[in-house]
Amino acid sequence: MAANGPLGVAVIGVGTMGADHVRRIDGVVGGARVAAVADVDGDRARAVAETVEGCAAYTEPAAAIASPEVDAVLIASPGPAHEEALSAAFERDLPVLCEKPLTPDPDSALRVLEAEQRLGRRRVQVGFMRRFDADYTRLRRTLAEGGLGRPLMLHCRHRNVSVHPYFTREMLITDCVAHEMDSTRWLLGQEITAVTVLRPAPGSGPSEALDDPQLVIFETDGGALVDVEIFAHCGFGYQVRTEAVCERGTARIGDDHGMVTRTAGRWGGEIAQGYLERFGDAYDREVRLWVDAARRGEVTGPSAWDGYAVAAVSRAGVVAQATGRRTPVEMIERPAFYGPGRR
Ligand SMILES: NC(=O)C1=CN([C@@H]2O[C@H](COP(=O)(O)OP(=O)(O)OC[C@H]3O[C@@H](n4cnc5c(N)ncnc54)[C@H](O)[C@@H]3O)[C@@H](O)[C@H]2O)C=CC1
Ligand SMILES: O=C1[C@@H](O)[C@H](O)[C@@H](O)[C@H](O)[C@H]1O
Repeated sequence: MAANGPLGVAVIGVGTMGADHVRRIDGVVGGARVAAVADVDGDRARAVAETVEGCAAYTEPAAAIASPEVDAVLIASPGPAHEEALSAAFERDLPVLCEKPLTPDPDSALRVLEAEQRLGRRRVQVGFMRRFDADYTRLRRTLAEGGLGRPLMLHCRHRNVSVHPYFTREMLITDCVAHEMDSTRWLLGQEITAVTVLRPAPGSGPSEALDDPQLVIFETDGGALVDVEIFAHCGFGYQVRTEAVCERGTARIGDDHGMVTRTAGRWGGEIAQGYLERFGDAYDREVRLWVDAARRGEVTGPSAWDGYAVAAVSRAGVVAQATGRRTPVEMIERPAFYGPGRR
């Protein structure tokens, strides 16, 4: 990066999230420019690159990351491709914003942790954007202030209009419920110790192949219980809601917003149709803070350790989903490299 010049970012994977991050870096977040994009779909890479002045298109992530124009890497390819892109970024010691999941399983996540530690400083922020959302931040502050007493339970609802056709049943856990795993750890400051998955008879249509919806239950080391309804093809709207039940009261975020109309004996509001709409401000804040930190030579926000912890809980979740049994979470001790604390 030239002194005081913009941070040159390579965006790897320019589908739904990657293309939205390209737009964000190009037009919303100051201090950075999209220097390169890479996508295995060359037409898609070229089409997105053409929207940005001076942006090169690649089909090989490693080639984009090797470009001398690139100072930082934003990974938005599917989860199984993250480890390879992270390795290429580590070879050049570049700061990375890696979309969740860090990797879909704890073995590969552990390899990433070890590689980052060999570099001697944090290089990875994981895209758990709810930590940058105004409602989630307020809920966390409310719980921490203690006026409601100790949190006993979280009731979470996570509904998508639909998900990509390539989604598998496991991805309901590793790609969707991954967010509740992170927000549980972050809101409560507790680790998840066991996962149980219950399933009603599935809905029809695309829900049938996914065994959708599902009810995922976490137990934590602080004695809390968390239930998550994941409904990937609910069809009517994008709803992400969390209610904390505490000793002396409750706090709930994620009720539908928007204008409420009353007419002809009925009233009605609006339901967001997707995460780009519901979490747009959170993504903006997440990417802006990542760029600001990278320009200072730092990486902050959710760490590779948080990504590893979620991958470990995801493995228990996938086993619980397949067996119908309560499954304990197995994870390593938090390395001193990732600092004190548990979230
Ligand atoms: N933080 C959030 O709220 C969200 C995060 N995500 C995460 O973002 C990532 C991407 O998800 P979507 O954009 O929904 O997927 P998508 O399927 O819309 O886009 C993925 C893109 O990556 C490309 N690709 C596939 N393999 C690749 C490889 N090895 N190298 C480079 N490009 C490759 C595909 O051709 C496609 O263009 C995933 O990790 C997903 O979990 C997705 C949606 C929301
Ligand atoms: O990360 C995301 C998607 O990959 C996932 O499919 C959705 O369920 C989540 O709400 C969204 O935030």
